[in-house]
Amino acid sequence: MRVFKKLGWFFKLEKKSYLIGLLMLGLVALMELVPPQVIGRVIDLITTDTLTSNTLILFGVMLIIVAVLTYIFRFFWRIMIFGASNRLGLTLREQLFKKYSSMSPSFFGKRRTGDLMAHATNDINAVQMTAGAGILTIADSVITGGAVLITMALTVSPKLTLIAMIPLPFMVILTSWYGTILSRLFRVAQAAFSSLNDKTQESIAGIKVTKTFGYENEDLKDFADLSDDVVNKNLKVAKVDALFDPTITAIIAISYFLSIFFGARMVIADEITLGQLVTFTTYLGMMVWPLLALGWFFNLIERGKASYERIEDIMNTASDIDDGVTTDRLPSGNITFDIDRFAFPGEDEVSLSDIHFTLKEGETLGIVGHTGSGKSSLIRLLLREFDTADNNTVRVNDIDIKQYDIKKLRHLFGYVPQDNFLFSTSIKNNIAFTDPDINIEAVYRAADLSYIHEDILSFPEGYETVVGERGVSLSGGQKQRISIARALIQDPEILILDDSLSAVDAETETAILKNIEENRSGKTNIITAHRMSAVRNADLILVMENGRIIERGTHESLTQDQGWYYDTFKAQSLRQHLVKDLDETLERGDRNDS
Ligand SMILES: Nc1ncnc2c1ncn2[C@@H]1O[C@H](COP(=O)(O)OP(=O)(O)OP(=O)(O)O)[C@@H](O)[C@H]1O
Repeated sequence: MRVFKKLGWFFKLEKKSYLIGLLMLGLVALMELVPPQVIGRVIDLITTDTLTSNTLILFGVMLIIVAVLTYIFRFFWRIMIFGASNRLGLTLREQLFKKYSSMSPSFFGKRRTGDLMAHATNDINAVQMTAGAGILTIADSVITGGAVLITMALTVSPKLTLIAMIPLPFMVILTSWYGTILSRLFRVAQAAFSSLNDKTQESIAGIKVTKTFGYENEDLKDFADLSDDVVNKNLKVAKVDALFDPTITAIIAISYFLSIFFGARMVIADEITLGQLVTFTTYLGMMVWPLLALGWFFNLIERGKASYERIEDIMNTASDIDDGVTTDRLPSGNITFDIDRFAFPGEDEVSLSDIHFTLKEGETLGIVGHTGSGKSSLIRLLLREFDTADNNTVRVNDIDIKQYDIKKLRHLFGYVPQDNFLFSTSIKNNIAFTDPDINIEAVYRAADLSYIHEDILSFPEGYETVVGERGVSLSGGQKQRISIARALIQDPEILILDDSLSAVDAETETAILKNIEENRSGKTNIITAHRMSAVRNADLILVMENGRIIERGTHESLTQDQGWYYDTFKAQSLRQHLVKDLDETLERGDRNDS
């Protein structure tokens, strides 16, 4: 019953629908009381030889009216109660999706995608069933069951009613016991389903890698194992589930036996008529559904409780990012980092230390360094994917970024992440993601600036070409450049390219960077890269190692310092020249041959 208390907010919201639905259910229960009375009366009239055709027609008309009214009332309770439970499903889905959208990336790092999907499907369905079929079953047990019992007692015999009801308490005890076991088993089964969901999602997303390594059979086996696990756990649920019906049927059979045994004796003793005994046993037959419904009710609320608790667990998870707005000022492109130390949540190891620098609006920052040196971590702090602890601040426009409205802050950035992601829609929609109504010329321009316009025009459907999930039909460099176009189209105050030019050749990189330089005057840019050429023109270059800044300056000053930056730049330039020379030599050779 606790799940009903938890869903109290929804029942209040849908009070009218539930009240009308319950009223209709009550009327159906009343209508159903009429036929057994008619049957009993007809039998008594036959046994006393007093049945006339007029009375028979009257009873017939009465039964037809009852049938029509039952039809109407049934239709309306379904609309009211199941309609409301569907709205609960809708509301919960919306709340859950809103919650997912508000969570920080670290939440999605910790939770499995399949699990999150299972909450939005299976768990919500189970809760929806509780608010629909759950209400129906308890109302039917109480209203129909109660009405039948009272009628049996009032119109036939209170004594016989009591005798027939002797086995009922056993049924209640047994079904609620099954319900408790079921709740535990159902929770385990739902968790297994989440794992299977997760595996399916991961296997489909990683199918290319699996195939490349020839690991299909192993993947299939993993899947089959998880699938077996889900089946086994659901079988355990089904076994307990299967106990409900036989228990209830056995209890009803005992009730029938008691009623006929004692009822027949009462007919012989002239305490009740034969017609009344038939009415009584017909009513007893009508008790089967309310009792089954009671068993089903325990089953449903246990499932609903398990699922609602899983949903609540998500809803009660606080975001790592506290959106406590304390300033009305709009952020701009001035950035200051003052970080003594930063460790990722739950990690002991410090990932960034002594990061202190200022970048003025309109300047370009270049960040270079070995893989794992902390370049992306620094950017993730600026984007507020993670927050710094006290005394460590990232400031924009001289105000701690924690004080800005997080949406306004994030609108400041045009961010191209390292693992760029394209939606399964047209290239045009991918580029115009932040403003779907933007005119097509702006889309062309952004594509032109990121050197992808010509490539797009060469596709059969041009800008309307639909890219598959994660842009499977495009090359890595094409995906990167579409992602850059998506960031550039916003003309953001701060453009962030996190290793976003790694898949394009050196000449295209130079061309894109030149376009950015020429078209973004007065705006801030942050570029992280492994190729020093990508940051060569930056106003400030930071060289990182093990989460620290080990060198800083401009290309000229760092070249003079002759440290890591200088050595790497020299080595990369030399390699580039050698490759170019080799290409030219091969080309000349080809020409001479022909
Ligand atoms: N969410 C996280 N939780 C814990 N540690 C993390 C997390 N994200 C990154 N790290 C760690 O922080 C360190 C710096 O990683 P980061 O991604 O910033 O490096 P990077 O310089 O951008 O590397 P690359 O050039 O390969 O992209 C790494 O040791 C990484 O394992």
